[in-house]
Amino acid sequence: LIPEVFDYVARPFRRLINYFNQTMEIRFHEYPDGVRFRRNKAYADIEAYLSSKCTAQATLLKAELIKKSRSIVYTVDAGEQITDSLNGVKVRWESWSIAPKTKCISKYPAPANKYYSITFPMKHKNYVLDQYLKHVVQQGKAIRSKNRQRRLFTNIPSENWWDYTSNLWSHVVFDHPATFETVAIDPKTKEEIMAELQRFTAGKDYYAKIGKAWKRGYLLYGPPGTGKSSLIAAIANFMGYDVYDIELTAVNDNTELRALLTDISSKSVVVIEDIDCSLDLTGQRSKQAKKDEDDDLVEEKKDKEKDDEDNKSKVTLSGLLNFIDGLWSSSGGERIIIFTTNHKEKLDPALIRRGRMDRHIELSYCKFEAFKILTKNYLDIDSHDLFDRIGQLLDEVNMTPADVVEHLMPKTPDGDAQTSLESLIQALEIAKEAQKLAAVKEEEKKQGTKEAERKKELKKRSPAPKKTSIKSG
Ligand SMILES: Nc1ncnc2c1ncn2[C@@H]1O[C@H](COP(=O)(O)OP(=O)(O)OP(=O)(O)O)[C@@H](O)[C@H]1O
Ligand SMILES: [Mg+2]
Repeated sequence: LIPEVFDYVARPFRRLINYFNQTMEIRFHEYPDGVRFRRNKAYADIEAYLSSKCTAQATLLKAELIKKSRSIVYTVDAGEQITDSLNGVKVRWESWSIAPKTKCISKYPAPANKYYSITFPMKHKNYVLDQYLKHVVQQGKAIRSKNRQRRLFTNIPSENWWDYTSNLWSHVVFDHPATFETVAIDPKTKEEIMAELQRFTAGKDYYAKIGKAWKRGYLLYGPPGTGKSSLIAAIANFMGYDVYDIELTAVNDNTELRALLTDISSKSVVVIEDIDCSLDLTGQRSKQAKKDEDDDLVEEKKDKEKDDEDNKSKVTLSGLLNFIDGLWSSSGGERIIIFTTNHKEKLDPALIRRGRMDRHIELSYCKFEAFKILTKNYLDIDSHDLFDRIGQLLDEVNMTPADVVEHLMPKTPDGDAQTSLESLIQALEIAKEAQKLAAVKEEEKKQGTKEAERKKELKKRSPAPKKTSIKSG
């Protein structure tokens, strides 16, 4: 009770002090109406903002381990003060906590009355209200979204009967360790992507200013094992977004697709992997559906086929494109959509035309630059005597980063960089031989077909023997 009395008694004094100092005070209560379930969002943002400032200033901090985000978060404990300034305007924040008023014992005791108060010179009232607080809330939001536990959603229904939260998407914790530091791609491309994404976070206002919809679309293409999925994870981690992985083959029709896409929250990366395999680009049914059909009993199918004709799996390219465009314009939320494919040339130009996908990123075989990033990550070395040889070999041989890292990982607990690199060289040399052999075979095959063609040509030219027919009469 004492803090409450103190607050009550102190109130007129504070008013007096504010009056004489020409200062103004604003309070942000955690539960503005004293109702447990209605938490003030601004309070949470301010808390996050102050926690980023507090470690340097406050003498009493509250530490908390945020679930699974693997980081300890410090907040200002009650009674502590923090000064902050923006563009020369100084403000003072204070954290307060007052015990709840209720005396009866309840199953749901009323929450402690906690609030942050900000005090600032009266003459800066407009600046603080219009700009400073906006800045605080924005920064706080960004910090909160970074700290929150992120999720990976898929549209394969959950098998857990207790997971009734959403019957469209099921989710697991998104905990992929890939970052822009760990993915080995062309450094220039990487920098460009990061700069773009940073601009993207700058937000709606910026995009409105330059007259563009607030969106980003990427097409990642390249052979298997070149880091497409890793790059997606890195982007999601960089942005602090959730990931929605759409398995198109599991979507029955455009209606279902629309339901799925409209159920995606803001701040998310929407991923459609292997777009060439999951969407039949003639605009009709998915290949998976066709394959399933072949596998099933043909007879049983036949009579059903007629009735099913109209409601068969019909995710069409145009449907997908419409929804994607709609997704951008309707919701206004921050979303990044990423398609991946192993065969860019197979894709319909409509899907990948510039403007729809902002950038096409090729992920390719491991070259020396990428290799250096991998050795830095896996072996923690920047240079080695064997690097020159490996650089040469990588120029001549196509090896995916996935295969390279296979060799970089130590095979035994006491394996060192030397052994790893030697093993890689060996593999590269074997691959080089194989590549040569394949080239020779290819050449032979070409010669063979040429020979066959020549023979065919000759055959055509020489007159065919006349057929004689005997008419019976
Ligand atoms: N560019 C890269 N940088 C770092 N690691 C990579 C890279 N490419 C591949 N790897 C490694 O290889 C593994 C497989 O890569 P990833 O799943 O990202 O390939 P992908 O391009 O998505 O392949 P797919 O087309 O088969 O889906 C990753 O777990 C990672 O360890
Ligand atoms: Mg992949």
